[in-house]
Order: sequence, then C-alpha cells, then structure tokens
Amino acid sequence: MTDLVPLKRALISVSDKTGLIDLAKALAARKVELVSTGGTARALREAGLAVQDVSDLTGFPEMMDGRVKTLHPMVHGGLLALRDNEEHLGSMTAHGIKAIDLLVVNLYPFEDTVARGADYAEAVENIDIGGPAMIRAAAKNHGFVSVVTDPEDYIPLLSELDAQEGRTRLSFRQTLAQRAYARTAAYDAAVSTWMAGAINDPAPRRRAFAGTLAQTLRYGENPHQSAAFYRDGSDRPGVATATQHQGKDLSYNNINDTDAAFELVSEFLPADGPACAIIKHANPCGVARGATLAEAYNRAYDCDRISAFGGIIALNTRLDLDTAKAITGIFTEVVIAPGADDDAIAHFATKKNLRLLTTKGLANTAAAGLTFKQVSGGFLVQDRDNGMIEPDDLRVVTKRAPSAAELADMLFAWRIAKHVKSNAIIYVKDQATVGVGAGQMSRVDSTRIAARKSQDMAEVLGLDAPLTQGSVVASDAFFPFADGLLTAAEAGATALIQPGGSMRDDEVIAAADAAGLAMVFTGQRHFRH
Ligand SMILES: NC(=O)c1ncn([C@@H]2O[C@H](COP(=O)(O)O)[C@@H](O)[C@H]2O)c1NC=O
Repeated sequence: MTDLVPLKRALISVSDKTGLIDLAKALAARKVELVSTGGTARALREAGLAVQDVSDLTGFPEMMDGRVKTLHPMVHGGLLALRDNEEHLGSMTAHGIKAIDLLVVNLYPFEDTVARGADYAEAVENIDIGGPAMIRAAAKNHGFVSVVTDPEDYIPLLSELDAQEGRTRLSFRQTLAQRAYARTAAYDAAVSTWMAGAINDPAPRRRAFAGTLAQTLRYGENPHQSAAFYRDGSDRPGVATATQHQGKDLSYNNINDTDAAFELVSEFLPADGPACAIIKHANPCGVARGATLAEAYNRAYDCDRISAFGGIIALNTRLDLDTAKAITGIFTEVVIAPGADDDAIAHFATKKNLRLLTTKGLANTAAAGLTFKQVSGGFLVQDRDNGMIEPDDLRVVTKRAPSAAELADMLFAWRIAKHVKSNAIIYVKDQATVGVGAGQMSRVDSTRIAARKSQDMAEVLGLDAPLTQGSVVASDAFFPFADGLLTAAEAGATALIQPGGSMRDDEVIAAADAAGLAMVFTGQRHFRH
C-alpha cells in the first residue's frame, strides 16, 4: 500500500458542526477543494468559503427529508476507487467521477435523540444511513482516503498535513479507519439496543455493545494486567459521568469500588436524611444515616474503623465542611457525592492523594438497565437489580411482629443487602450497620464474621457490649437452616428480614419463635456474586 498520499479534495457532511469552520478554513488554506451536503454547505458559505454542493456532484437534489443525499456513485465511486487500479481509473474517467481524498462526517445524533426520550418515529428518523455508508466506504479505502468521524481529530489531521507537506501517512489513515469502524459499530449497537427495548425483546439473537475510551489505566486489578475505562454513553449519575476535582487518576479498583459505593448510597433519598456508605473491595464496611452528613459518616465509620482505612466513601447529599473535616481524620482514597461546598473542596485540597468526585444527583435505582458479566466464551446479561420492597410487601412469619423501630432498621438493612456480595448478612441498629458479613461460601459464616467484627469494634470503641445487641439482621437469601438465625440471636439480634422460601422455613420460623425473635419474609432475593 502507498504510504504518503496527497489530499486534494474533501467531502464534509456533519451534524455536529463544532470546529467545522476552523477546519474548513484550514483545509481551504491548504488548497483542498470542498464538497458538502445541505446544512454543512450553507454553514461553510456563510463563513465565506467556496464549496460545491453534493447535489451538483450527483445531479440529484437531496430528497425524502434528507434520507437520500450522498447515496450515489459520484460520491461512493470517488471514495472507493483504488487510485493504482487501471480498471478503477478507467471507470472514473468514463463516468466523470472525481477522487475524494478526505471524508469528514459525523452522524445524525441518534444516541442523544433516544437519551432525551424521543418517540419511536423521531428515533427512526435520526438513524443516519448515508453517513455510515460513506464512512465505511472511506475507511475500506484507507489505502488512499482519510476519514474523520470526530471533531477531536480535526487538529491532528491538520498537523499531519503540515508535517507531511499536504499528504497523509498510511499509519495515520489506518488509525482513522479503525476509529471510523468503531464509530459505525457503536452507532449500530445503539440502534439495535434501542430497538430491542422498543420491541421488548430481552434476549435478541445478537447483541452489540460499545464504549468510548474515558481513561487508559495504569494497570488493571493487578499490576501485570493492562486496562482501560470506557463510557457507555449513558447519563446515569455515577463514577463514569462524575467530575473529578482533585487527586491523581482513579485506578481500576478505585473505579469499581466507587461505583459500588455510589450505587449503594443512591438507595437512600436525601429527603429521608443524610446517608454515607464506606466501601472496601466492593463491599460496604459501614453504612449509616445521621441527623447531619458528618454524623452519618461517623456512624458508618464506627461500624468497622479498621476496614474503613483507605476506603471509598459515597454520600447522598452535598459534601459540607464538617463532613470533609471528619473524613480527613483517616486516609481515604475517594469521596463521591452529588455536589460539594466550596469550603469542603478547599479543605480537601490539603490532602493531595484524596480524590473528590461530584455527580449530577444520585443514580436512579428504579431505572431500567442491563448488567453484564464476562465468562469464558461469552457473557451473561441481566436486568439491573432494581428490586424494591415496601412495608406492605413484608410477611410477618413469627408470633412476634417487629416493632416500628425494628421494621425501619429492617428496611434499611434490606436495601444494603442488595449491595453486599453473597452470602450477605447485615446487622443494623438505629439506621446504621453494626456488622457486615460478605462474600462467604456459607451463610452461617457470614453471620458469625459480622458478629465477630462487631465484637472487635466494641473493644475499639470501649463499649461494654457489641452493638449487635438489640440489632436487626438482613440476609440477602433465605436461611437454609436455623443455625445462621441462632448465631444472629446469640449476637443479640432481635429481628430478621430475609426472603423466605427454604424447604426448612418451618424449622427456621420455629427457632425464631423459640428465641423470641420477630421475622419477616420479603419474597424477594438479592443475590450478588
Ligand atoms: N441520506 C444521505 O445520503 C446522507 N448523507 C449524509 N447524511 C448525513 O447528513 C448529515 C449532514 O447533513 P447537513 O449537511 O444537511 O447538515 C450528516 O450527519 C451525514 O451523516 C445523510 N443523511 C442520512 O442518512
């Protein structure tokens, strides 16, 4: 393939006109001839540039609401002809086709149109046809043609032309071609995903996913793994869309933990009071509400002060100065919150290694969405766990019904259970976790570990008894035997919330009654693996 090829003629057809005029002026200054479609040509003329209309080139007007503009051999022949192929050159001469050396296209904004909730007809009308066709043609012919699909590449293109005296190198065109195919693939992924939703097909025969590079990462979960972070284009508040105010780049594990922290804290609406979640290795080591945000943080911290060191903190309301001061009492990796006061930001500025991220609100935990998990040779796709329990959904199965305070703590614990790796056991007292058992292979072990951690904390805090005394317990799935429940009772729990549904529910309920516990069944499970 030829390395250096001259760039003499460009076709520009862009929906997003960012940087268009500067680019076109720079091309014109380099004696590049311009051809363009309706709106783009108008913008160029208004800027005083000479441009040929694509309709003059094709001999056809743009028609059918723009559905047909560039779909013509005068365009596609100019993009696809091999400049070193006699037969191709003969066809060009025979039909008066002129070579197009540069294609600048960005597509109808389908993704944005769908994101703002446009109706079906409007979404369909925003599926670009001529643009992707040209992009794919130009990218195929990267041996001779440069294709630019993103305003971010305008400056690099001009730098290339200057460095190569009006020509482009093959390696440059190959990079552009790779980006071009990734762009059309992402576009079609967005269209097919939208369509699967529109026709309510949870398992379409083929699925396509796409992402845009947000950040290359120093390494993955471990230093010997390379890694990168991609955005999927969704506007869900969270780690991918947050603004970072200070500190070094987030690592792979930081991103994973920050996501877990923010998704958890988003369960707690600000209207119900400030809440804080502290995360380590994607599991909470403390979650609490408080009268103030600082109190919520301190109560979450008191659940497991040892694990909280180097943790990731998520808040459900704006970070204020008092909370910022409390947080900087120990080393913390990341704080994420829906906003931050100026004095709190200024206080954090003294801690160079602490990253502060702010979001535009909390994540909508009721919003539909998919989650993916990679396995060897494939991936699993499922709906996001949006399961939500209201008091009316609960079934009291013991002789004793829970008190109002127990019920409130149960519902708080249940929301947390959804975000803890199975087997998940959460002890809660007065709207604060006092013991979390996560990720064990047996439920009874999670129950024991959480209770033991609470004993450890009683020592650290100088308490006479662990805070599990008089607590409630949530279990993400049913107790298969009575042993887990009895362990919780020994630790001082007075009430339990669990899905129910075990073959031995009767035994478990009898054990709860014998121990004087109140127990409710949710009828819904929150496995998280
Ligand atoms: N139908 C076609 O032949 C066609 N050719 C180019 N487009 C798109 O039209 C847009 C630019 O239109 P305008 O220059 O009129 O603003 C670009 O996003 C381009 O991808 C087309 N539009 C849709 O398919």
